[in-house]
Amino acid sequence: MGKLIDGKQIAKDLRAAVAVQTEKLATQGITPGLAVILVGDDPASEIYVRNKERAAGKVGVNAQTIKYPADASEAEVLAKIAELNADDSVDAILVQSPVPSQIDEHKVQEAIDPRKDVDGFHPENIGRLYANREGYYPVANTPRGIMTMLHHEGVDVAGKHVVVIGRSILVGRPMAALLQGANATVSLLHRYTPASLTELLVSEADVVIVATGVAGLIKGSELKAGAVVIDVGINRLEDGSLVGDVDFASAEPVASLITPVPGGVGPMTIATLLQTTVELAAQHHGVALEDPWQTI
Ligand SMILES: Nc1nc(=O)c2c([nH]1)NC[C@@H]1CN(c3ccc(C(=O)N[C@@H](CCC(=O)O)C(=O)O)cc3)C=[N+]21
Ligand SMILES: [Mg+2]
Repeated sequence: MGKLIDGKQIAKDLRAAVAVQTEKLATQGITPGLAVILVGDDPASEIYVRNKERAAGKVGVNAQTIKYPADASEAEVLAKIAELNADDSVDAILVQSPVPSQIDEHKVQEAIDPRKDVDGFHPENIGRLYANREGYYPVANTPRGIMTMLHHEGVDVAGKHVVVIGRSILVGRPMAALLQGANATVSLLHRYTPASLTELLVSEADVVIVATGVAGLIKGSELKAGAVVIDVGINRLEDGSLVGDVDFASAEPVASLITPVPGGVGPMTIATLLQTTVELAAQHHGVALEDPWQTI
């Protein structure tokens, strides 16, 4: 029987650890500042933004959300980023993805000062991650949160075969890089991977991380007995309920550890975003924090 990985609880512990750090920074007159840019009125994005704002306030992070209508121009958004780059009270900048089609997302990502790049999407930070550089730099928060979860559950990926399904810049690619840095053997699969190869690799996986946006893509019968299953999917069904990319009912009895949706990866993403914000603030002010990679 699979044991649930309680992402909600781990995220709560991580936020408590982040709050201890912000208290220390506060004694030096530093309040970490996070600016979130949201373009358009996608209801799901608004929920994430609201969750972030609520969580930020509770751990002593000063979060502001800058909202633009769906028809905002690229120039407007780039001008705001330039202003935030120059604003000393802002330590971390996040542009909610996706942006409307008239805005070049790559241009936006490259406009953010790499030292304020809380998503780790700037090519400079992606390059550091791929080169497995030492030292502190921001890394995408969903994969980083998953590494924290695995660590928390005592799962050491060194020497393990980890299958990552989905190759997005938000999750799959940085996930693979982090796992490789932790000495895992990584298979990075995607929509063009032949089904027979997917079947073979998934059946040989010690850890399976699914981030495709396809509800119920992976079923229990495809997994190796005792596999660790991490579900990054957030799919809203017609009845309004949320499900992941893993068919939980069939996977849970086969897995040794499995994340639920909701209450798994999602809350970890938000807690890790706050962790990264506080680290960027400390770096910005030249203050050393204890062990920025393993807060818990
Ligand atoms: N630049 C950028 N960075 C991101 O990290 C980013 C983004 N854009 N765009 C959208 C995706 C999605 N994402 C989520 C974060 C938290 C939950 C979350 O809190 N989920 C909860 C509750 C979900 C609910 O009930 O609506 C859960 O899974 O338990 C979900 C999704 C961050 N993303
Ligand atoms: Mg500050």
